[in-house]
Amino acid sequence: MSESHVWDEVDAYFTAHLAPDDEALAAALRDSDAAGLPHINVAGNQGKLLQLLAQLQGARHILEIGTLGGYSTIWLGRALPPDGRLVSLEYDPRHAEVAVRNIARAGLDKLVEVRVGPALESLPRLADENPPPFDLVFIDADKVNNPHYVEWALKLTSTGSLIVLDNVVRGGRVTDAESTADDVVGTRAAIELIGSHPRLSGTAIQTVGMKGYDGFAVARVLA
Ligand SMILES: C[S@@+](CC[C@H](N)C(=O)[O-])C[C@H]1O[C@@H](n2cnc3c(N)ncnc32)[C@H](O)[C@@H]1O
Repeated sequence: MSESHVWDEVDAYFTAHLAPDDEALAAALRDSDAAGLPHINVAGNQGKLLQLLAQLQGARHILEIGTLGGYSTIWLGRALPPDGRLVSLEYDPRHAEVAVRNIARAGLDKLVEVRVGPALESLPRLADENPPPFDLVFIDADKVNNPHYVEWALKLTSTGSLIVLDNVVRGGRVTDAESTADDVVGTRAAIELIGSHPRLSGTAIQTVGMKGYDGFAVARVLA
């Protein structure tokens, strides 16, 4: 049995008052669990933060890399105006199938499109379609490709767009410059790219909560 921490209770309190799951969000988690998907979705209060960020952006176009069962997709999709669009990229067809059902139940199927395949193949195809710039990009997939996802996000956004990169702490291993672990190497490369890129201004924040010790980075596209 996993140990219970005071921050689990604090997160439960915050989530109950500020970001409770409604029927569609609860059902999305229930069906994801029933289908055997891993429990690696954002927490409810993190989903709400994504939604608020999208609303602050006045986002009409959102790109998500890493759909899983569509839990974060629903939070983000709900920030969109009726003519908005969210494209979510997912490698695993089983995950995408569950997500598509969850998104439809949430009434977002007209706004949200889930594209199946490795994101590094889906992204050039998406770029070929010349979509309007995405106002927010949420990166939450295979960590090894984080720097490539940031580069793609830069190609698919414009001045003022926001890039959010999840899970940047890697249990504290992100500080290990000698690490050869894919997730650490990918995350360090992305953080250092954000820090050194002339078109990006970003920061990263450590978090603790029901998902344990973690963190996220945000970056604004400058020009
Ligand atoms: C952390 S989960 C996403 C969680 C989701 N954003 C949420 O909070 O509800 C990561 C997802 O990325 C997907 N993924 C892994 N590698 C990928 C790749 N190369 N391209 C696209 N998706 C990938 C996984 O199959 C998994 O569903």
